[in-house]
Amino acid sequence: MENKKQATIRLKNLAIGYKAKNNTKVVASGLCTEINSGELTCLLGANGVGKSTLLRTLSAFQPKLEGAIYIMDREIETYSDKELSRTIGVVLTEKCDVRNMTARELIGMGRSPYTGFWGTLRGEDREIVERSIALVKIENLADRMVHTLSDGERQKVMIAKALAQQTPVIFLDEPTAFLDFPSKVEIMQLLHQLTRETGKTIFLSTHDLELALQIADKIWLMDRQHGITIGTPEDLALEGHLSGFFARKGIVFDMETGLFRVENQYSSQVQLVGHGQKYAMARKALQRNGILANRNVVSDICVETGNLATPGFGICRDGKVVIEAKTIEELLEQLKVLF
Ligand SMILES: Nc1ncnc2c1ncn2[C@@H]1O[C@H](COP(=O)(O)OP(=O)(O)OP(=O)(O)O)[C@@H](O)[C@H]1O
Repeated sequence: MENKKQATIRLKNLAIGYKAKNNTKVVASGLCTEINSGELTCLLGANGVGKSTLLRTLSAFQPKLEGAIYIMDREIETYSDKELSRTIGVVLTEKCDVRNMTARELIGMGRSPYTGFWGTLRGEDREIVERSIALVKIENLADRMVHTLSDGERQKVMIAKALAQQTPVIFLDEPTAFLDFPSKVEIMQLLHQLTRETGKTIFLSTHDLELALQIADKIWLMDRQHGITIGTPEDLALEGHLSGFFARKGIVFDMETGLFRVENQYSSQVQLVGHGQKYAMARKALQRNGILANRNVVSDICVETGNLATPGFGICRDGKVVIEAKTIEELLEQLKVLF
């Protein structure tokens, strides 16, 4: 397993944006940082902050405004198109309008930087295509026509195509957009695992904050005020960058879990007694309904959750169960009457 960490991409005082005839729109400037191999790096930021612009600039799809981008210690401008296509694989989210082509054929197009004008695949190319299919575990999709695939399935095919391109660097623009939650998790875990198994540098933009915080090795937080802040999810949490970055009314950063949660407004409170999952779920339901509930609350009545081995929930007064509820739904109904 290859997993040596190296700075594959270095940015030196990079400015990105758009040059028009009379005015230049600077999207971000003064970017000085690195992206490592063997790591999954996720770029997070609000709509319009410049994630796609950054990815397009790093992919050499659009010119930088200022500064320098070094890919494997060489300035990006010194690469020929062919060299670039052997160095950077780019996966975009736009649905490709590919018809009459199987997934395997599309993945085979990832070999185009290595094949001749006609794109004829040699034995070795075919082997690489099969290996890429195996890495992404889509053997069952390989013979399907691309236009019949679901969004998640097509996303995996596009990742396999980028793998077949055999580039040390892969950029993905919002690879988890339009996917259902399990597919988002699957794609992120797949990319994370690929960084470990192949030592590639994988850099992606996403709006899936929670997932990125749980799976990414490095997070880039991009905002207009502070530019780009970089670190492991945990360092960013400890340094207060995450809570500051996503601070909105109604959202709080929970330091214990390192994740965000919806802030509840409480109108009443009740002491909660019990253990494990039943305690946790009862607390969640009560707090969602505006009732602050935990062991330390002092209240006339208390809710006894027991544990998974005990049936139902009890509402107690003076240490005696006065009302029983079979489910959390029933418990909420009963408490509504009491409060
Ligand atoms: N061709 C263009 N010419 C001028 N400005 C542009 C151009 N393309 C994008 N912009 C602007 O650059 C800024 C950054 O856009 P970009 O698409 O990079 O944001 P983003 O972070 O990827 O947003 P989203 O999360 O919505 O995809 C925005 O203000 C956008 O309007």
